Amino acid sequence: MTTDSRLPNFRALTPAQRFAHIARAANLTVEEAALVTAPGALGVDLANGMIENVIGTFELPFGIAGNFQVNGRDVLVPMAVEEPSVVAAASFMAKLVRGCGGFETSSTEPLMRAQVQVLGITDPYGARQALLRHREDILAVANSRDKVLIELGGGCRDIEVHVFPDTPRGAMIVMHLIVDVRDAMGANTVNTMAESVSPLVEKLTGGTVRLRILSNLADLRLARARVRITPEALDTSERSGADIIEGVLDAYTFAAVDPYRAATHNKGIMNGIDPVVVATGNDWRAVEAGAHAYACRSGRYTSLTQWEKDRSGALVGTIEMPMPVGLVGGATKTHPLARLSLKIMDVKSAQELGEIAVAVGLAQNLGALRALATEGIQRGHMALHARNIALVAGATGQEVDAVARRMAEEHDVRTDRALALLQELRAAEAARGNS
Ligand SMILES: CC(C)(COP(=O)([O-])OP(=O)([O-])OC[C@H]1O[C@@H](n2cnc3c(N)ncnc32)[C@H](O)[C@@H]1OP(=O)([O-])[O-])[C@@H](O)C(=O)NCCC(=O)NCCSC(=O)C[C@@](C)(O)CC(=O)[O-]
Ligand SMILES: NC(=O)C1=CN([C@@H]2O[C@H](COP(=O)(O)OP(=O)(O)OC[C@H]3O[C@@H](n4cnc5c(N)ncnc54)[C@H](OP(=O)(O)O)[C@@H]3O)[C@@H](O)[C@H]2O)C=CC1
Repeated sequence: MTTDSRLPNFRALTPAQRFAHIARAANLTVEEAALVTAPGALGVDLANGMIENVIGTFELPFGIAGNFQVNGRDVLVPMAVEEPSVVAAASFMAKLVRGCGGFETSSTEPLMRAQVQVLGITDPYGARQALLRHREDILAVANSRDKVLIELGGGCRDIEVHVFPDTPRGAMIVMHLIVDVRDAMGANTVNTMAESVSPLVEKLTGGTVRLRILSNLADLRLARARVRITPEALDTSERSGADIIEGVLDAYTFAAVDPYRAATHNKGIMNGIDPVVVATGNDWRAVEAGAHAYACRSGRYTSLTQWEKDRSGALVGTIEMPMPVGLVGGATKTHPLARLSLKIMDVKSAQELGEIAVAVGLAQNLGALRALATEGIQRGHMALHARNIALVAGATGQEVDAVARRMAEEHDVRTDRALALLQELRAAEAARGNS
């Protein structure tokens, strides 16, 4: 059968009609079809209002990381993620950090940048000054649209004008609107403002405005977290905490100097941050884009965290990165589980949410570095991944843990081994049933 990927008038169908079409085209069985139509918390009607061409909803595991104490407050951290050992590692490190005073966090005001690109000018520096001279007029136009945001204390605060005198398309200037978006992620808000000021920008510069869109390098909207962990808190029966600290420092230095390692190191940080961003209905592509662009701001891609040793020999970890997350806007209010996540966390502002997210990123980074610098990642990670492999092999119920435990003990986590163990287990079960 050849698939026809043209879907004429697909948008006008109901999700059920669309799915019936796809089920026929992809030759889905009744059991497979039931997977897409199974009821979930989001529900197909809500989903249909969120994106286009909806046929159903897609689920992820939804877990809670424990032990987090942020600025003296206990926080339950919801995480939506498919990768094993992420929630366990975050909870483990939060447990160690908790014993040493918890996470200290802070953040800047929720300032986002929107960019307005101007071309067709011969005097870019003159055009820049014309814009700066009319700063108040530009702010007034930008702030004339979103009454709700202004009433909440937000709005366009300032402008910057960046000059690119010599590009392949001639001289270019880019005006930034600096907007306080309060508790929104703010993309739609700042995009509306950027579009509304464009006619004035063209009039003031004599140029032609092209792009009007936010920048995901949200370098004015930073969240920070800090931890201090004593060697004693890190002691294990095999290694001293002081030795583990040296290992963490070596691991961090690797990421600080080598971009190949920094990419993986930062992926480990995002292992903690993305699940919180997803669980709260926020735009994880925006957070990812901002994180990696910020990691490259010196011109060389490097670690988003820093690990040091203080005078007393304690390990000090810090993180600072863009955190464009909201409590309103986007899917945050639409998705019932996003609302539930915010209730579980009991956060009162987007800034607080961002601070918790980076605290989880810092914990996750420590979890990975601690494992990598000592026993390696596979023991802890694969022991938990083994449950996934057992599921792939067809294990159900109590079989999952039984098969996973055996594979972890044997340090042999593979699907063919899981299949063999499952057969063994079922044969033993059958023999017991017969006797
Ligand atoms: C996996 C652990 C935590 C095991 O570590 P362990 O020493 O076997 O843990 P434990 O059984 O002694 O338990 C200690 C605590 O960990 C938590 N914990 C422990 N197990 C569970 C569980 N099943 N479910 C829930 N929580 C769990 C829990 O808080 C527990 O305290 P308790 O509740 O018992 O008082 C450890 O080996 C670890 O932290 N490993 C690192 C795992 C990791 O980083 N995973 C991310 C995926 S790998 C990756 O993608 C990123 C990477 C590594 O490439 C990044 C990089 O390179 O930098
Ligand atoms: N490059 C990118 O990252 C892009 C991302 N996006 C998407 O944009 C969406 C986020 O945009 P965003 O502007 O946050 O969403 P919304 O426009 O949905 O929500 C923001 C609006 O909510 C209202 N509001 C109500 N209460 C508050 C409050 N306490 N604080 C702030 N605003 C409040 C404001 O005014 P009012 O009531 O008048 O609306 C505000 O303008 C995401 O879905 C993202 O995926 C879109 C384009 C590009």
